[in-house]
Amino acid sequence: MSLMDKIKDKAKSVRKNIVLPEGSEPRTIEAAAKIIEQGIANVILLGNEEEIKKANVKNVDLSDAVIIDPATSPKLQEYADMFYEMRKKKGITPEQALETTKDPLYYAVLMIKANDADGMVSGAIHSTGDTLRPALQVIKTKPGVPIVSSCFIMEHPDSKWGQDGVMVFADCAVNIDPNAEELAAIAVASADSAKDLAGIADPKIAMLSFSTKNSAKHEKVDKVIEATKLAKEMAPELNIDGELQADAALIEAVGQLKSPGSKVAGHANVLIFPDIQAGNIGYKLVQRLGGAEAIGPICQGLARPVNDLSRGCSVEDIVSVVAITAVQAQSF
Ligand SMILES: CC(C)(COP(=O)(O)OP(=O)(O)OC[C@H]1O[C@@H](n2cnc3c(N)ncnc32)[C@H](O)[C@@H]1OP(=O)(O)O)[C@@H](O)C(=O)NCCC(=O)NCCS
Ligand SMILES: CC(=O)OP(=O)(O)O
Repeated sequence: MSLMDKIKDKAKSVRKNIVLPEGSEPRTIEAAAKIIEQGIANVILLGNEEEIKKANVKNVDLSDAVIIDPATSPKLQEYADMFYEMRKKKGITPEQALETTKDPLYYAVLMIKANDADGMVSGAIHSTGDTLRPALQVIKTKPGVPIVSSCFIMEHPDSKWGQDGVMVFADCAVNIDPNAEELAAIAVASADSAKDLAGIADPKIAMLSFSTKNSAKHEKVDKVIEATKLAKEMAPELNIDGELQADAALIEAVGQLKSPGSKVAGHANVLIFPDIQAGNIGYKLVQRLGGAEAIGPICQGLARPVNDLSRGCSVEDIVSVVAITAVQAQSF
């Protein structure tokens, strides 16, 4: 059974309410119908019913989806009041709060905040920034977690990589240029995602760089060295090594040559990229040239589950991310 099939089975057993704010987007409509048909989650589609019909997706049965138009919803004022209370210190007026709440992305996170939904998935037509900003403002970070970050579960057809082809890559989508403390927090959060979502029992975390163990000297290398030290202090029980080049992280012979005795080098199953440029380019190359399935970006550290999609996502990608969101919702 593939990892995604296991995650879908878990989602079916908890049957959470997942809100999809891009309700009139054709791939989202098709995914909603599949999610309902397969019993992966209950679906709330946001949008105007006429626009959803106009999207003209043939042969989909949305009779069991809840469809809500934020602009005319009886809950609009209640959510707007909640948003105003949360954001008035930032200078917004009640009128601005009402207008913002009509935006489906804000309405969706306010539904979660009000316990009217368990999680949200968006990003098929919105950028990551537009998808995550409402969640960062309304849902916020879990207590004790310094930052929200993201990871991808990468499922490669060749089982020699990671654990039976499964690896975790981070942060490829949220934090643009994390400092050493933030990079350490991303590594620790990614180890949790590896265990809880990707089924990687023994995460081996490589802190990636263009240098292995001081082979190059640069402030960008120093950041990764410092992040490795901090991550080890934050989670001494984890197997973390750095700084490592990608070949040292993945290939046993190179790893043992460049970082002799390391338990991670040559066996890494969690790759922590030094910044979003490396991470976003890296995951897309492994996906498109390497033929891996890229599931995510999955948010780590939010107080309730909200997940993004790549705008290049397929219907099946949306189904997968909804299943992951439902499984994450189980632990809140
Ligand atoms: C995620 C992102 C949009 C947040 O930045 P932003 O929109 O400029 O948001 P701001 O800095 O104005 O912050 C908005 C709120 O989110 C909080 N926030 C921002 N980043 C955060 C993080 N990583 N963790 C926790 N909170 C965060 C801020 O503290 C702020 O809270 P407040 O308004 O209650 O004070 C930004 O980091 C970003 O654009 N990342 C790259 C996304 C991207 O293009 N990815 C590539 C494709 S996947
Ligand atoms: C994760 C990501 O890169 O998203 P997009 O392709 O939508 O920019």
